[in-house]
Amino acid sequence: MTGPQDRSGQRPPVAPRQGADARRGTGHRPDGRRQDPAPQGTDRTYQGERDGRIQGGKSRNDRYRAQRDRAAEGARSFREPTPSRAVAAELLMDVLDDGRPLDDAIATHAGFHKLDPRARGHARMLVATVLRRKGEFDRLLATVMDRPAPEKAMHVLRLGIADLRVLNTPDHAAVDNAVCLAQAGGLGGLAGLVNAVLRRIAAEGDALAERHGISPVRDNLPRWLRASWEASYGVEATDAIAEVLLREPPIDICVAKPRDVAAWAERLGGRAVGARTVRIERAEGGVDRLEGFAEGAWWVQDLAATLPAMLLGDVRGKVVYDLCAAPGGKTAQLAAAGAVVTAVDRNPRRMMRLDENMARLGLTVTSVTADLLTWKPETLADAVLLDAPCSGTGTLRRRPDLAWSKRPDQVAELTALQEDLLTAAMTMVKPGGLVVYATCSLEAAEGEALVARALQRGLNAERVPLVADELPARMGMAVNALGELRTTPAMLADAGGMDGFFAVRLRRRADS
Ligand SMILES: C[S@@+](CC[C@H](N)C(=O)[O-])C[C@H]1O[C@@H](n2cnc3c(N)ncnc32)[C@H](O)[C@@H]1O
Repeated sequence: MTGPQDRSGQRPPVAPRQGADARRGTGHRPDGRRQDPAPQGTDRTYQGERDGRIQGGKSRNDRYRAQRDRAAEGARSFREPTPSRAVAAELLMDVLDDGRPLDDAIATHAGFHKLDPRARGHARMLVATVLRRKGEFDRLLATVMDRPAPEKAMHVLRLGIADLRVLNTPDHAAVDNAVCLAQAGGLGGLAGLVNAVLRRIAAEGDALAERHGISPVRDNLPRWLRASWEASYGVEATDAIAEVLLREPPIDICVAKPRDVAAWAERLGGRAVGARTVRIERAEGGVDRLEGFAEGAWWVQDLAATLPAMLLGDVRGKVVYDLCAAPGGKTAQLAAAGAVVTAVDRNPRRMMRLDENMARLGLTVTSVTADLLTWKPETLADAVLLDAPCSGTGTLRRRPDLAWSKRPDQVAELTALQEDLLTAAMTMVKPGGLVVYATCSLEAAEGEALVARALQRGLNAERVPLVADELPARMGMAVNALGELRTTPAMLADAGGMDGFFAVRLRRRADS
């Protein structure tokens, strides 16, 4: 696994800056209380309120205010924002402005890794909350601002709303932290605006949301994603999925020996779900500190992600090619079940992680770093699992950044690759052998529709329908009319939900 690296060469961070520059600003005092009765400050764009909205534009009193605040500046000292909030603001810029995946942004953010474990958890929670509720927060902001602030200031405001409305931070602390964050990030000129907007939302947020029909379930999905899900699952089911996506998901631990699942549930303070999963609410300080991690007794894998490999049935002693294998969740499952596994993936960095994971788990597999569009195995496998690259929209509750980074045209691009990979996979299994095709996507285009089209176009295979009995208890509803597996985050919602997955079992025609 790659370690944290410095991000030199990137744009200046919002991180706490030392000195007067960082302390310039508004009427906030070190104790967090305002000195001025009304929101004011050095802000050159903040102009007070009109028609109930907080105005931008130049104030007639601008010069006076600037002089007054400059004079007062030297006498004031301001608190730095909490380190977790400073890091959270930078991560939001990485994800929303630079389009970086959240996990990558976190992995390479030196400041994040310098935080103590609790602060790391807090920073991640703040960012995830904003990403989960950005649509709703932005609508709320639009009710009190006459126009959006620069994006960096919008991130500060979104973090403030996350504090106020989701994370139960006391109002004064939430507003004060946001103001400090604005000042430390070189947005001192907008600190008054931040203060005014958040104070208004603290006081009237519920009423504003009600008056403007702002709904967490309806407002937090990009339009194209909602349209796609409504077409596949209907409005009601889409709402149920959207509801689950608002919550922090549990952590699912897949135990190496299914017979030990109850014992591990007790040791880890979780509960057993599915066939071999222990579900825990959180892992303070990271999963690698939990009992059993170092000795390789389990790995982290969402409940739904354990299902596709089950479609291959008993794999003991069988030669199985795990295609698109890294970082190895399904490889581990197959190897632990006694298969002779060759794991193939084109990404060397992810393959390093696969090798590390197998070493930790004490599992032996052959790992091959290669592009599956050109790789030719020397012998044909008894069975193949293809966990194709996809939009990942089924994993939004764990990766809320995907909602804002994926576009519908990317899904279309991926389906061409997925079909090519499926065609290639079918040539790697013996005639009569099984191929399971899976994606962690909720898009029918990457699942049901893709398989239907591939079969129609003459893919050398037929479906082998799955029956409910093959799945763990309470999962029968995940089998569709064609005997394919379709899970959504709303399934088992009362027990914490699961990722959205599609999987189909195909048999290569025996006469081919
Ligand atoms: C959904 S992830 C796999 C997750 C993995 N099966 C697991 O359970 O941990 C998809 C993988 O496909 C790999 N991939 C994408 N295109 C590929 C190609 N043409 N050849 C080989 N691997 C590819 C990516 O590197 C990525 O690791």
